[in-house]
Amino acid sequence: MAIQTLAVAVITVIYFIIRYFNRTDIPKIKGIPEIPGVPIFGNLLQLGDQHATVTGKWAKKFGPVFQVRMGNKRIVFANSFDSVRQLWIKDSSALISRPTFHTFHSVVSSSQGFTIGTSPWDDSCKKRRKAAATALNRPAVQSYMPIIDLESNSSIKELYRDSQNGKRDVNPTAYFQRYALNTSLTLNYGFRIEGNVDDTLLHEIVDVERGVSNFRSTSNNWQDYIPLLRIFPKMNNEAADFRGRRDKYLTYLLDMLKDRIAKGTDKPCITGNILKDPEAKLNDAEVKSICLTMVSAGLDTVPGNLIMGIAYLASEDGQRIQKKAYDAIMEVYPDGDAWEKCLVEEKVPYVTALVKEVLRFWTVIPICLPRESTKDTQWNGATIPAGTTFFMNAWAADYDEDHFKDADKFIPERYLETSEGAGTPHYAYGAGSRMCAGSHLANRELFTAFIRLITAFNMHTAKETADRPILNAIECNLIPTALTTEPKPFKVGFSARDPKKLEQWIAESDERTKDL
Ligand code: HEM
Repeated sequence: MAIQTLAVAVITVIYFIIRYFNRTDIPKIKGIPEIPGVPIFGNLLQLGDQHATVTGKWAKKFGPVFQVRMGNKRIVFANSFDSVRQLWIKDSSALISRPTFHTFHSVVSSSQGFTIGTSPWDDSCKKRRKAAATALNRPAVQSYMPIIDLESNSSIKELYRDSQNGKRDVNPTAYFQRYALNTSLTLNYGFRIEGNVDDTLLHEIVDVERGVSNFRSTSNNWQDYIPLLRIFPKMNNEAADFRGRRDKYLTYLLDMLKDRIAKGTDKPCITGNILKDPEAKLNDAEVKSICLTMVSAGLDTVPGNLIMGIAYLASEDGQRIQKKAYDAIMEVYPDGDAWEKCLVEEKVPYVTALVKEVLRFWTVIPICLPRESTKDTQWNGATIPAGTTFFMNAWAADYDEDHFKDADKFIPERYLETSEGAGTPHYAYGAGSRMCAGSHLANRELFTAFIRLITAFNMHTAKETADRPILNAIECNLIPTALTTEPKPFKVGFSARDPKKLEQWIAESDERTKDL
């Protein structure tokens, strides 16, 4: 009897423990399909390290919108082009906030605060987003084109030198990391890394921002969903280590700007403008948040798109696209002034379409930055309560066959036709109220770089088979659980189309940008 009583007591305690740890922040939502899972973990084990492809498959069985449980968090996943349009764009005021997560918000961000893209919606976030959006709007971006002239020229000049005119295959990654980072650093601090692609500060910022971004990933940090796991200190220690390294260069950059302002030697820049504006309504923490956003936002995304675009152009099928793009550029600029004109206008529709297709095909944030609803919202007659977390499977939506014909093929021409090109072209920049605030800048960086690369080089596959890239958007990723795709290393051949002309364009850019 005593044993029986003890057994019943133990079972009862286990039952209540499981029930306790099995609770979710939001109760099951009626009317939205729920993916069957297991106690405590919910669907984490099934999702594994392949969230985009696994949820993409579930969508075929359960419909485009369903709920999953990741530990104690209930999440509504949208996986098709139309469902994202309905929830993120038509109902954009409801999905205006961002959820907070233990690792990123409590550990990594305790010193410099949150970026704009990780901030819940409140007055401070509204002010910071407005300041960033103003500094990154179309006319503002046009005034930054001299910086893009300088940085694209520097990277292509070094690629030309290092590739020994096609004799040596080169990994293009660091050249375009410096392109994106220097553009953001100059805009934000009036400072650029002068060193070459092996520069120590460049590598430190790239490594740390990459590490920090993985703590933001929705698939990398189980302790965000299962509080019990937080008792293991390993993840917290790693996160704190990255925080310390990041504090060092952020403090160095901001102090250098303050020092230059004090001496009157600063160059015009976003943070300088805020610091010098007596009317600016941003406090120190908010200035730091803007700096953090500017340093990190374009650093993985712009290079990821550029180098995978280069990888495709250099492939067998890419030769056809390179030729088409080159002919289209020559038709508009027969006198060879595309190199300069791409700074002031965007008049080669085929290259604009190429940029959009690169953004769609590689959707480098496959599971878009998460959202939290601030009001009840509707899907198919069901009410999803305020406070629910939403994940957009941007990769699945951008590969939705109901919206994109031959979605798994790389076809820039799709954006020359109005049916697929009309409205939102893709969800690489997210959508709705918290869509990417840097998309004009990113588009100009991508367009300029592609015009210059295509006029400068014939890009071809690497001589060694082992150096050739994987082109599939999911399989090319070195770390499947990363927030932003980190392409596996590869090399490409760069042969100058006309070395004399290229050297002339480089010299002209050098001259135009010598005082920057
Ligand atoms: C190809 C390059 C880029 C891609 C693919 C990209 C993608 C994204 C995505 C997917 C989001 C989340 C949007 C959403 O929740 O709907 C985002 C947010 C954001 N991006 Fe970008 N981004 C890029 C470049 C940049 C650059 C260069 C900047 C600025 C220097 C920037 C600034 C921001 C900011 C401030 C946010 C946060 C918006 C908010 O939460 O209100 N991005 N980006």
